[in-house]
This record gives sequence, structure tokens and C-alpha cells, in this order.
Amino acid sequence: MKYLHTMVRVHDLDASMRFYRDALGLVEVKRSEHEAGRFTLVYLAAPGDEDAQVELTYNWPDADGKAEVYTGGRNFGHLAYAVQDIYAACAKLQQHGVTINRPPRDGRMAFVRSPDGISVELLQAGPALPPAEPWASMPNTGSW
Ligand SMILES: C[C@@H](O)C(=O)SC[C@H](NC(=O)CC[C@H](N)C(=O)O)C(=O)NCC(=O)O
Ligand code: NI
Repeated sequence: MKYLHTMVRVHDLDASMRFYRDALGLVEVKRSEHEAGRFTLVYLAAPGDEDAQVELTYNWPDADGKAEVYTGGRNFGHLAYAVQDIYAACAKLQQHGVTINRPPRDGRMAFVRSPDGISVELLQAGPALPPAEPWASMPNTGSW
């Protein structure tokens, strides 16, 4: 058996691409448009780890132009990625307007949320980094 992907439904595909691709740093691996089912699938992965994907499902708006809004179930926890420099990764996310809900005060772990509230965990690859400001004294934000 081989892990393929985790599927998340997204309300706004452009906003989600700005989060997962531009802010988080994933790369688009493949995309498919499904006219009959009226949805788009976009698969993204970390550079160099193309086999471990997140599948964004975008259900097209209905005849009234309304796209479904998804309220997350407690059964889904988070997506997790290892990063080479958690401070640099969090700074890039902030530069793209993403709130660091759980800052890396310990130089090891941070959490952010996608535009749909999907929780994403970032873990420092290897040993934790030494404490550094502003992260060491940054409080949790929002529902963290
Ligand atoms: C190609 C493979 O990776 C898929 O996951 S396709 C699965 C299929 N997805 C859809 O039909 C997307 C649109 C649908 N309206 C939806 O929101 O799921 C599917 O069977 N989805 C059902 C599911 O529970 O995942
Ligand atoms: Ni799938």
C-alpha cells in the first residue's frame, strides 16, 4: 500500500492556491476539470516529495453563483509538513497574510490554517532551532 493524498474541499480555489502554493510553498502536480460533475481537482505536493499530495476539490458555484462553504468536522485534524527552517517558513506565510495561529516558540512546531480553516502543522526537520524573536514571545492567535 502507498499513501497517495489527503482530499480537502475548498470554497475558493484561487484563495486556496495563494495559501497552499504561494504562502506554504507546495507545487501543483496535476489538475483536472470535471464538467459533468462540475468540479476541479488540484493536486499539490512539497517540492521533492511529489508523491505525498493534498487534493483540493473545488465544487463549482451553482446556477446562483453560490459556492459551498465547508464547516470542518472535529474528526479531521491537520496536514503536516517538515520544513528546513520553521522561522523562515512562518515568515513567508506571514508575508502572504497568513496568521501563525500557533507560533514556533519552541523552534520546532507551528500551526496555521487554510482559508477554509484546515489546520496545517509545520515541524522543524531535525533538531529544534534555538529560540528566536519574534517567535519566542509570540502568543497563540484565534482558536488555538
Ligand atoms: C481522483 C480521486 O483522487 C478522487 O478523489 S475523485 C473522488 C470523487 N470526488 C468528487 O466527486 C469531487 C466532487 C464531489 N462533489 C465532492 O465534493 O466530493 C468522490 O467520490 N468524492 C466523494 C468523497 O467523499 O470524496
Ligand atoms: Ni482522491
